[in-house]
Amino acid sequence: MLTPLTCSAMFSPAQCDEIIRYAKAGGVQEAGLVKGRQNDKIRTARIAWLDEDGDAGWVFSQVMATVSAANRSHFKFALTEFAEKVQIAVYDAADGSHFDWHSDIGAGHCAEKRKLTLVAQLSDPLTYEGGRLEMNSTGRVETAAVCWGDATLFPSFTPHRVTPVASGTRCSLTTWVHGPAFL
Ligand SMILES: O=C(O)CCC(=O)C(=O)O
Ligand SMILES: [Fe+2]
Repeated sequence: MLTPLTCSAMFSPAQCDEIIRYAKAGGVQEAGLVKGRQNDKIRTARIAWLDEDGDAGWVFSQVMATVSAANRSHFKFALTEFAEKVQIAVYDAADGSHFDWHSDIGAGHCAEKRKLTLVAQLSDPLTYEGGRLEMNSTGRVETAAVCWGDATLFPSFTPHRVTPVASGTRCSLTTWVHGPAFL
């Protein structure tokens, strides 16, 4: 199916906090767009990439388990690899952080092979306002689950955005699964 799928409680609140700690310890940088272009009108957030070979290995195992179950039951895509690291994004109200409408498939070496996007909500929804992940897969805008630790998966071509964070800080985990291009 091509519609988004919610996976409730992919991570526990304690696991979410641990993932944010890894990202902060590894350092966060200004986020670029597909192919490293930067445009503040489209995206303002800071990002870090998790190193799966270190302490964060368990995050990757959990991502793989969630993706394989979701793909078996719902998407049924031909998927062959995780060609990119797991991304942690930090959206701060202080910088008006947001990410405007976009698709995750682009011209880059990895971006052109993206098929499935997974976004997990790493922040307690009581600690920030705004920062909603919205998707438009059917001509109608749908808001992704905001519960702490919930994940939303969708085909990477689906237009989506993150609305501006109005107060507080929202952290998310995003990863992509790759395979032969959609025909
Ligand atoms: O942070 C999010 O909710 C989505 C991030 C996103 O769309 C991306 O990195 O391509
Ligand atoms: Fe995206």
